[in-house]
Amino acid sequence: MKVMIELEEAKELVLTRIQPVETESVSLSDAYGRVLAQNVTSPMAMPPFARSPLDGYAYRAAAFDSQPLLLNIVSEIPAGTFSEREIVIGEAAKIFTGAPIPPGANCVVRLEDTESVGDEVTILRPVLSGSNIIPKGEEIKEGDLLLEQGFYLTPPAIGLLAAVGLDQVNVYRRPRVGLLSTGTELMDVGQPLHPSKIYNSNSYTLRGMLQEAGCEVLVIPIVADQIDKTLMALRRVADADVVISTGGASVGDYDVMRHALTQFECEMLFWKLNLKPGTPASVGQKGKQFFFSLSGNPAAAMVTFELLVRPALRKLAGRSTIEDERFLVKMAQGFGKTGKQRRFLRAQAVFKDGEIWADPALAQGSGILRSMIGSHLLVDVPANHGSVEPGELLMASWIADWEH
Ligand SMILES: Nc1nc2c(c(=O)[nH]1)N[C@H]1C(S)=C(S)[C@@H](COP(=O)(O)OP(=O)(O)OC[C@H]3O[C@@H](n4cnc5c(N)ncnc54)[C@H](O)[C@@H]3O)O[C@H]1N2
Ligand code: MOO
Repeated sequence: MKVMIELEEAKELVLTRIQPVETESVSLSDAYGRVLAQNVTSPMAMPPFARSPLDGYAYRAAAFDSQPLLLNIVSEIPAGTFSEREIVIGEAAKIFTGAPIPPGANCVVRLEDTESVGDEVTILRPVLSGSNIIPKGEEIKEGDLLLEQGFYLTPPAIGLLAAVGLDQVNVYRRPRVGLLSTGTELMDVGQPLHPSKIYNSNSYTLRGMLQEAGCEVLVIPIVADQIDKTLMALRRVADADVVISTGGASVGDYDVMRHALTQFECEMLFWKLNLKPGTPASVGQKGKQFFFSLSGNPAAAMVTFELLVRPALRKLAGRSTIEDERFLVKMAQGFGKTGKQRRFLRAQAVFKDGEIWADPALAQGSGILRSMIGSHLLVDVPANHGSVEPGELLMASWIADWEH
């Protein structure tokens, strides 16, 4: 087993092995937040007919139309209806936004540029042939590739599928993730705290992150720091695609996770990442199942989830975008406590003069969950970097939406 490897190597090890889950067909109303398992080509043109973008009059413009132009109103076409009555020179159809252009008409003039009395309309500002007509298929041609396999179905993507009449769509099933919080010191919320114990927060933090990532989550109640108890817990999540545990990851006598995974016949891909926070993470594989053992420290667990587990879950979920692009940020404050190890600083994103600046949280300790609140960025400080200076440019990635 490799020990103390770089994040990039760890991701490579996991991402080359983990494969997308199976697919299923869901109705469009259940498809939001799912991942497309097929390329979608359009079965129809959109709009399916040439239509009017305005309320006004459709008529047949000719090269030498008089100004103003007097026309006979021969039909009326509200949206949702059509008229087969051909419009010839000298005639007009009263037409409404979204209605099909009648045969013979080659333009639409807006209502405000007309005056009508009885069956006649005066076009005060005649328009040229072709004006104000939305052609059939302006947005989508029949057979157009609309969305590709691996696309995460956002609201406009779902809307687009509806616009071309699709009611079922093939998606990847939701990844199933088992969550284990290990630690003899842990108690669940809802009961008075015993001496030397703390409440289990990781199960709640990670459950939320997994739900946001579109996973089905099975949370196993607190597991004591004992190999036999850990093995029992691992057996309970046998049908999970991925198992994430927190705690018991380091070198202490009661840090049993790695040993339990080995006894569980996992192939251990590595132990320890050359970064902070979250150094003692390890990953194991047993058949198709992947096991991520993360630090029990609440902030460290979140950070390694972002850096290592999230890309793996995206690959598992069938997504084509495994990792988001990183970008440069300017540091709003310095940070002195860097060391030999690469460090990921959690930071608030602040806008200054149209640029994104990163304001690092004051408390960067691995156990300090509170500093994740209001932190939107992970700033990558290379190994042996020395102090981070205010105004310095460093690479960063998003961890949370603005509102959080
Ligand atoms: N001698 C050494 N000791 C430690 C090393 C080392 O290299 N040599 N590494 C340190 C680092 S770095 C980290 S990170 C931690 C990781 O330890 P574990 O992953 O084994 O985690 P635990 O010891 O089980 O827990 C750490 C900390 O977090 C609390 N915790 C655990 N689970 C939860 C939970 N579900 N909810 C809330 N809080 C939790 C736990 O009580 C501990 O305080 O090891 C260092 N030690
Ligand atoms: O790597 Mo540990 O997460 O610093 O505390």
